[in-house]
Amino acid sequence: MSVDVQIRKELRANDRVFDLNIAFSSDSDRIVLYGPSGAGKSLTLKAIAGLMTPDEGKINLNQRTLFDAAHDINVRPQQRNVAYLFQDYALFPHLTVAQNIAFGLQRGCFNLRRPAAHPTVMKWLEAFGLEATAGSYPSQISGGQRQRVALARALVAQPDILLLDEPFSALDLSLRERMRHELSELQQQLRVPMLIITHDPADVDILGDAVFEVRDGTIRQHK
Ligand SMILES: Nc1ncnc2c1ncn2[C@@H]1O[C@H](COP(=O)(O)OP(=O)(O)OP(=O)(O)O)[C@@H](O)[C@H]1O
Repeated sequence: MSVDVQIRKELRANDRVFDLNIAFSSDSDRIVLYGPSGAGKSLTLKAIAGLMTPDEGKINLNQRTLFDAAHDINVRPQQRNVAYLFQDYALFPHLTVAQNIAFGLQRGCFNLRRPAAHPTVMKWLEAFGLEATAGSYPSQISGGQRQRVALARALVAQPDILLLDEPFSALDLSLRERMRHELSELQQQLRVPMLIITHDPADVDILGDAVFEVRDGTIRQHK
């Protein structure tokens, strides 16, 4: 995978101004943006997903231009083929595990009467060991299972890249460690490119092949 991001955005809230000025590029499949709270990591991830529009700059993914202010290009989020995993997973509470996963499929397949029987949904239920929970609702499963459901829902659409916002912050310490290794193995098996934002050094150690440090809205250093 290749990612090339060069963006600027000025954000104002009352008399506070935040200048986002991010530039990095990498051809790694395991990229980590690392930095303290308020550094500008989420804003960067949102810009890549198309959920925030920079004032200036460009974003290229696998040589495809997703955003280019100078040429008035701004591909819609739904057409970027990127999967965005929120910190709290944002599962639909009124949909079962199987329905949540099926929601990631295109063409309204989330309306399937028996989503657990859909071959693609079945494949992901199996891959994540979620078969037994297919008919359960998010409130009826564990934190680790919720994270697996969110990952399955993200991967079912075969995205070009998985964008993960603090993927383990909602988990307790021991589960966090387990899920971190699980995600690492999953990435190696599926070879799905990932970009993770985190302030946890353990995520950097386990999941970062290319690591960029974000401070005060800008990239400070990388390895
Ligand atoms: N809509 C907005 N309007 C004004 N300022 C904003 C807006 N969104 C974010 N900011 C500011 O931009 C800065 C960076 O925010 P961002 O969410 O990217 O931080 P972060 O590095 O992801 O932090 P965290 O780890 O706490 O999520 C913060 O100072 C925040 O207050």
